Amino acid sequence: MPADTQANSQSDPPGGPARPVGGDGFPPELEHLYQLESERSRERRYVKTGLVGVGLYASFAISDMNMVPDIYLKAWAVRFLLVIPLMLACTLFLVRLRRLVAREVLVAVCVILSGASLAWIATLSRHPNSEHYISGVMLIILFGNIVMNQRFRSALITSLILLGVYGALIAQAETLPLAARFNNVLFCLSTAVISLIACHRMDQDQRRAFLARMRETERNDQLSRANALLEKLSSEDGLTGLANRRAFDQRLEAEWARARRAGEPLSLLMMDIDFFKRYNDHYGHPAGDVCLQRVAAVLDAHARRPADLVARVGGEEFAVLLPSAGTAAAVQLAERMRLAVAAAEIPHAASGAAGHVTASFGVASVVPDGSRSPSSLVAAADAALYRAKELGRNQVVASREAVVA
Ligand SMILES: Nc1nc2c(ncn2[C@@H]2O[C@H](COP(=O)(O)OP(=O)(O)OP(=O)(O)O)[C@@H](O)[C@H]2O)c(=O)[nH]1
Repeated sequence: MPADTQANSQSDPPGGPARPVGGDGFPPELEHLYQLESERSRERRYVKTGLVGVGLYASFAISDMNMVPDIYLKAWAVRFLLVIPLMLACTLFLVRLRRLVAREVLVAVCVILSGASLAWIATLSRHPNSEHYISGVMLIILFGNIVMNQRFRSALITSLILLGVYGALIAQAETLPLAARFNNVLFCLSTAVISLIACHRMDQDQRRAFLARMRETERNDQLSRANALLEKLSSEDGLTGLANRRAFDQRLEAEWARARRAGEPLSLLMMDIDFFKRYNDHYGHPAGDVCLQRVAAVLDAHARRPADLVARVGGEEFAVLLPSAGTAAAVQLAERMRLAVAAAEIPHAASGAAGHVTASFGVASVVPDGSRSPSSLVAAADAALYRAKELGRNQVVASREAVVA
């Protein structure tokens, strides 16, 4: 596949590769999206320009007195009692129609009706001016194709019908020389061709703009997904799925500030697997990884409050941050976690503490104030953990510096 084709296909919107130029439209799925998206603006345009069209159509009543003076009252009746009420009713009905095709048909009917009404008025009159009267059909073709900007297919059909009406009438305009009639037909044909080209171009431009919006949305979605993934990767420990050191430090800062504002306690458990070096040496590093994952899952299962945070902050060292928890509650939770790690009965033949994996916990609690920093809480919990190791491991030690009961 050539490089540029490859690049395009990567950014193709749903529904497959799009063809903004040429052809009738996009592949079905994309075409459906396009129609849905453009439906609202199309509906507004039809209503607004429809009303403008009614206004213009009505204004030509002034000219009826000069162009068809013999039947101008009949002409007014056609305009004001038949065509305009019908066009207004269609415009009002248009917004109620949910089916796109039905709307297109209704708009096309209005355009054809207004053109045919001019032809009708012209045939009622015997006045020589009436042969020029039907030039209004050209204006109606222009209006339908460019101002109302019907869908290309509808524009093509309405133009062909109005061209037929114009051609039939001009053929009967016997007082006009043949050359003039031919010239008029050519005028009308050119009006249709030029306005159809414009209509097609507008359609292509709208489709291109739609594609650009789709690609932009797709790119933004990809970017948001990539950012979310990056955020997750940068705050998550790859082995255990717990928060990593970076996320822990950030949360500690935030919880410290929050607890300080609220005058609430903040507790921290530091936990370290006992004789883990020996575990690795005995069972191998991969088994050590599995052991870390199992211990992490045990800790995670016990920190149940939404604000609690379990993080892996070192190789086999974990931290559990407990907002709004005092020493007693923190020690209790640490004890439950210690028992749960032991109860998991992960074999550890080389342990000096038991036949299975055990862990030591250091607990520190504080009501933060201006005289301390978050790192002092970590240091206190670390010191307590160190004492737990010194005292024989597989136990919980609360910091001597604990200030909250
Ligand atoms: N499998 C595995 N081992 C790790 C990982 N990170 C650190 N370790 C190992 O964890 C061990 C930590 O050993 P030490 O700090 O000596 O502590 P210990 O053997 O647990 O002894 P105590 O903590 O005093 O009970 C080292 O052997 C590290 O290689 C890891 O991601 N996977």
